[in-house]
Amino acid sequence: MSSKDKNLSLHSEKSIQEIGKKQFAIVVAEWNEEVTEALYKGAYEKLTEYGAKKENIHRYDVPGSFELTLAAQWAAQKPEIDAIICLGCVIQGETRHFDFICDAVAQGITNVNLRHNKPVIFGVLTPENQQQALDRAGGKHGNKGDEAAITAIKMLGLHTTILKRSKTGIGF
Ligand SMILES: Nc1c(NC[C@H](O)[C@H](O)[C@H](O)CO)[nH]c(=O)[nH]c1=O
Ligand SMILES: CC(=O)[C@@H](O)COP(=O)(O)O
Repeated sequence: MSSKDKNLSLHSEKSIQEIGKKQFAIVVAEWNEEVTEALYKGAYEKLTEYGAKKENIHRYDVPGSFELTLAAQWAAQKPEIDAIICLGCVIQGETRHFDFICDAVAQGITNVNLRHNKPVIFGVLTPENQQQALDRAGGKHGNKGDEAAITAIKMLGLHTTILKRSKTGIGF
């Protein structure tokens, strides 16, 4: 299903739990700034809408999406950070550079999730052109930043549920 069939800003309430005490890092790529700033606005507003405190949302800027991974790792190493949201926009150009960046960032962010055992969200648009990016950064297909924030909230809720069940012995 593509974003044109499922609006990025629409979601269920499943796994959403209290996040008033949770701390979030949002790492934002400067490349395609008009798009990534819109993604950040969506993510920030969604986190605060669901109860995150403004003082618990920490923004870090990186030159491009390729650098999202290392900055996410630096943030994940901080014990007080509960979840990291990575926001970027990699627009296809004339060469295969697009493919290498997208693959590196997707794999890199996956690795940080697993290495640090905390949610590190892939909020990176990989469109063919600027219009596709704008459509997914608050346009007709919603906002990838909204989706990334909700995903972080849901994964924190799921982690809490799993930990509770393991303590109570209630089977999965
Ligand atoms: N072309 C895009 C880039 N390129 C820059 C890389 O992300 C990286 O900063 C550079 O290769 C140095 O390591 N980055 C984006 O985020 N979006 C693009 O469209
Ligand atoms: C994703 C990129 O780095 C790309 O936008 C750069 O464009 P090009 O492949 O034409 O050099």
